[in-house]
Amino acid sequence: MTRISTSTLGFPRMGPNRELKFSLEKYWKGEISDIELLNSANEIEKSGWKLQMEASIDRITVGDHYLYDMVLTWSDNLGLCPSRFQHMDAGLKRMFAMARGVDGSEALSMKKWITSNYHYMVPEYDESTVIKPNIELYLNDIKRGIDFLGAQTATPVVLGPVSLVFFTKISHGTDESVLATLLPHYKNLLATIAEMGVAEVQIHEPALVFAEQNISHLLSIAYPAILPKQGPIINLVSFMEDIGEENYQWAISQAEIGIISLDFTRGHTMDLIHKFGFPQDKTLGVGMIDSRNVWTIQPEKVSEVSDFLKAHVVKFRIQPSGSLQYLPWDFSCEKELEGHPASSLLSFAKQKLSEIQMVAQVIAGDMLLLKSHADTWEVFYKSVASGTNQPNKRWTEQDFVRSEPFEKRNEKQGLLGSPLLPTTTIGSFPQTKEIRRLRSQYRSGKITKAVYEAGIDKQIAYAIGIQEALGLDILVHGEAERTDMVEFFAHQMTGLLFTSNGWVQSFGSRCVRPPIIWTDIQRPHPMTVREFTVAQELTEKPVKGMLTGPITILNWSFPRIDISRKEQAFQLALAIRQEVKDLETAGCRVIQVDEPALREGMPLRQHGRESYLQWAVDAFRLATGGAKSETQIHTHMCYCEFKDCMGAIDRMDTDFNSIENSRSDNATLEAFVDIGYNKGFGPGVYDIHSPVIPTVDFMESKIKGFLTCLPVNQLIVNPDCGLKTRTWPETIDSLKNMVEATAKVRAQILASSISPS
Ligand SMILES: CN1c2c(nc(N)[nH]c2=O)NC[C@@H]1CNc1ccc(C(=O)N[C@@H](CCC(=O)N[C@@H](CCC(=O)N[C@@H](CCC(=O)O)C(=O)O)C(=O)O)C(=O)O)cc1
Ligand SMILES: N[C@@H](CCS)C(=O)O
Ligand SMILES: [Zn+2]
Repeated sequence: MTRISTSTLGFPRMGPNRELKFSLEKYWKGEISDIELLNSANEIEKSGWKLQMEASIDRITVGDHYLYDMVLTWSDNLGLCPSRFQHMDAGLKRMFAMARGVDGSEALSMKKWITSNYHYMVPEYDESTVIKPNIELYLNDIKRGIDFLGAQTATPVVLGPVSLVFFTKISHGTDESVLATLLPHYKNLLATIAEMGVAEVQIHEPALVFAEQNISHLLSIAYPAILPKQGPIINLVSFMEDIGEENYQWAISQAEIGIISLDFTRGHTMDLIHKFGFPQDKTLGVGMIDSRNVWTIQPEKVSEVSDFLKAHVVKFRIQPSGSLQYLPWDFSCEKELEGHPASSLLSFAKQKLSEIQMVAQVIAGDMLLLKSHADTWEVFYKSVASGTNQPNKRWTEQDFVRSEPFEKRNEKQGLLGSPLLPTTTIGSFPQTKEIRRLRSQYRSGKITKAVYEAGIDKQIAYAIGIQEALGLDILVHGEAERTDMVEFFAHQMTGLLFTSNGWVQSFGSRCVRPPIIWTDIQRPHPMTVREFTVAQELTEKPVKGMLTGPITILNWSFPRIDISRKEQAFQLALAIRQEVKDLETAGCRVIQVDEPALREGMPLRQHGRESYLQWAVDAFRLATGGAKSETQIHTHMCYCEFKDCMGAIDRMDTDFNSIENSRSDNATLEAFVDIGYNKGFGPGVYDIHSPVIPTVDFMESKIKGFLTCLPVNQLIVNPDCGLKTRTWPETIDSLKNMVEATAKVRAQILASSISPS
């Protein structure tokens, strides 16, 4: 049997036990030095390299152990620094200042990375930006990689120039002009890497998958200008979608590109190869091991790709569909899942390495291995009765529709006793050390359920007391019982698994443990009613019931790969629907069903969007459609582009929608008004990610700005997202100003010194 070669495209950066998170947080508090932080990151990187070496991976990435984010590091490597940080010397302090803000200089903005729950920092190019590379640290990393892995294996990663420009906010010049200033530096960089003697370089160009936004002019300017005629083989890497016809044809025609890495788990990569062929002199990086889901590859997929490769491709290698950073480190730590029917099919980053080798061996001809893999899936199927996929049996058309239209509901709900411009928050309050300790003690059995609940109730009472004292109108219980808005629900439902150490980086040092959907989803008991009741009993004001919507639970979990996402979303929707009913029965008059991940699940290509938005919004409507007219249904969305899904948001038919908006002035609001959005709206009046306290004047003018677009009865006042990452003093000061700003605007309206439209 010939051996098929293998490669990886990146490994989780947080470490087996989130070592990088803790080092970063210590560094930011000034408790450790630059060197100590780097040593910690290097140790983590080394343990990832070791695992990959032990798994006999042929090409292992180096120079990609980013401390905060890939795009941030690369803009910093190239010295792409906006004017407000230019007073700082290049180095770690400046890079973190760009990520987190410093001394009144606002951080770069943060955005969802393509279709994932990872966030990148948006680089900025302004009139004062002078590209001044700063690559010493990067070259050191490569050298360390070569020393450890050898020059044949160590494969430096570079973020491609077209993607860097594509993801940069350019306020001075054009894409072409910024690219032109970057290219000589890329050329030098690649020449320097070539001198280090590595066999191959990966150039990551994720912009390739945005095939509907024409980047071909940028590609054809960039590549002839930067690629060395001799030296390491260039591997052009894309992920998360296919790269579209135009970009594919460009890639296969580039003589200097020796390897093209494509995603075989999403999009239509095989159709492209089928249509345009794959050159015999190039190697195809077959990204068939899913780097974004813990479920192991299905045997049918192995056979399909194997047959396809034999028919159409001469030279290829097996690899993950992208960096393994979207997966937790090692499944074998999950002792509580040992013996679970799903456990033999679940693979975290470490196990994906074996999966790569297994697939490579099967494709090389080891049919017994394929048979044994297929048997494992069979055993699983026998042990679960899932995948019935008979949607119409469990709901009817009426279940997707509120019993009355918005106008009628609005009359019945009134303002729920609130004044004009009701003030509220998005749900979570600071997750303090005390809360985390309480949860941890309960989890480890050190305290009883009664003691735990009493502790949570104390937090709820504190949160309600603060909100009463501040004069907020619609209150929240504060989510103290929730580790995370998705994980919490997974703990309460059957059909989802949760992990104890399955951490995945979401942004910076912040991590999540995505649940794993493994079989049909049920909600055996109320999930949020106890905490709602505790809160509501403490106040006359309405307390918002707080739920996470079906699409967000789906998109921030690892779904089953063999059951449609729609089916899984609808099952989650039914569970949330039951919770809505139980909250109503408990006296809840306002229920917020958060859907911050609705937009990120949307396909990158136009043709897939309509059907996604149809079933995704249907799932939300199934979750909320059973609410009484008197119940005010809210939703909340954040950190995404709203402009290409506004019609869908309108179709969600919520009574109020609180969106993150603090950095986009009135543009988003105006766009909603333009489509005739006539329901309640709560554009965030301040950015919760910044520790800076927003002033009364700032928020007063924000609210007045909103009132130039929306009638006063349509407007609600809130921050732009939950407050769990803030401290209590920051939270109190900010909300105090928010309430005061609202009161000032209210008074002016009543005195008619401003006339609401
Ligand atoms: C709103 N966002 C969310 C996204 N995705 C989600 N799944 N959830 C979100 O809220 N995506 C978009 C945005 C931004 N993303 C994030 C993601 C993560 C955070 C965040 O603050 N994460 C925390 C996670 C902390 C956590 O859950 N901690 C556990 C305890 C864990 C632990 O290790 N416990 C130890 C003991 C600890 C002790 O004793 O103190 C143990 O068990 O041994 C908990 O709270 O219980 C983070 O810090 O990374 C924010 C926004
Ligand atoms: N209710 C959640 C929404 C975050 S997107 C929170 O407040 O944290
Ligand atoms: Zn949010």
